[in-house]
Order: sequence, then structure tokens, then C-alpha cells
Amino acid sequence: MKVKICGIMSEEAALAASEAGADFLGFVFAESKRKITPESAALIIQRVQQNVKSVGVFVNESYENIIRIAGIAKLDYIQLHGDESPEFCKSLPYPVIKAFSIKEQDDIKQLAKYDCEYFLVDSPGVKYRGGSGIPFDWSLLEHLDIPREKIILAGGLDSENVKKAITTVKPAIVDVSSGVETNGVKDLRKIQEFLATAKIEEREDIGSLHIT
Ligand SMILES: O=C(O)c1ccccc1N[C@@H]1O[C@H](COP(=O)(O)O)[C@@H](O)[C@H]1O
Repeated sequence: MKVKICGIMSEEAALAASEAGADFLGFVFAESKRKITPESAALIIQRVQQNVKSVGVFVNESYENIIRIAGIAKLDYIQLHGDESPEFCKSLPYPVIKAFSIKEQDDIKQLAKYDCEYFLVDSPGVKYRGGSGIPFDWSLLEHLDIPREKIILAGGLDSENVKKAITTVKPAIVDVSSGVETNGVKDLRKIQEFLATAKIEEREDIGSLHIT
């Protein structure tokens, strides 16, 4: 199981996540309490191992700003968490993670209109477009007709519910922000705990445990 730790704002949290096995680190460049400048993100990204991919989170940002910020921070992936069109997603010269808010069955119909690297399914935002810390009803994804290798599950995950989330949804990647924070700040112990739990996956076929 691959893991994305989102809303990174410090080198300490980035290093703790990468040392504990995170595959992706997310940096929010949209309206959020976790907003970071491209310059600060660049300093953090150059300190983490190169095999950890950096993801920039944007909400309805202009093409020019995305390209400018991605260049400064040296982003590997662009996560679009707003109302971006399929054409806009295709136009970016980066692998795109398109986020979708899932509140009812019909919302999953949107995904088929997009051609992107990953589809991120999340709860509807509360104050901001994401990062609410609230899970959505995973059963709404039951009839989702997208290969599971392309699905990122987000929204209110933590070390208590991530195992159930993985078993129920079978995503390629799990994504967490609020669930590894204490009082709004990334908590290194929670990051380690989340990664340890998400990366132990029960193999139903042989009934044993293995690390992915
Ligand atoms: O994290 C934010 O503040 C944020 C703001 C605007 C758009 C997206 C944002 N975060 C994304 O939301 C998911 C879910 O977060 P949580 O685990 O429920 O707190 C997070 O992984 C980010 O990709």
C-alpha cells in the first residue's frame, strides 16, 4: 500500500514521513491553514529522499501559476482539488491527481470524464476544499468503474480507520492530513503510526501479513 502524507509544512514532518516509508508528500498551495509558499516547499523537498514524490495541491489555480509554482518547488505531481475541467487537467505537463468530493452515488459519474494519473476520492470540504478530517461513506464507491490502481482514498483517515478503509475500498494509495496532526500541527508519532498501520496489509489469499 502506498501512502501520501499531505499538508507538509516543516522539514521535521517531511523527514519523519519519508523515513517511516511515505511514498508521496503533499504541499498545499491553495487557501488553507496548511498553505505553504513555493520557496518553503522547495527547501523541504530538496532535503527528502528522491524516491519520495512531491505533490502540489491546487484549487482552481491558473495554468501559469501552477507551472510557476511547480517549477520553483520542483513538484513531481499536480493535485487539482477544485472544479478543474478534464481539458485543463490534460493541458498540464505534469502527471495529474484529480480530486473528487463524494457525497452521493451520482458523484462517482464525474470520474469517467477525466483522463488523469490518479483519481483522488475525498469528503466534501468544510472550510476549505479539502483537509476536513471527516470520512465519507465508502460504500458510495461500490460501483466505481475505475481501476483500483488509479484510486487514492482520502478524507478523515487515521491510524484507527485506515485498515478498514483499505479492506473496504482497496485503493492504490491512502492519503492523510488531519489524521496525523495534533492541535493542527503534524505529529511525528501519528505519522509513524499511520504509515506502520497502512503498510501492513492482510493478504486474504494466503492469510499472512506482508509489508508493501
Ligand atoms: O489540507 C488542506 O487544507 C486542503 C486544502 C484545500 C484542498 C485540499 C486540501 N487537502 C487535501 O484533503 C485531503 C483530505 O484531508 P484530511 O485527511 O481529511 O484532513 C488531504 O489528503 C489533501 O489532499
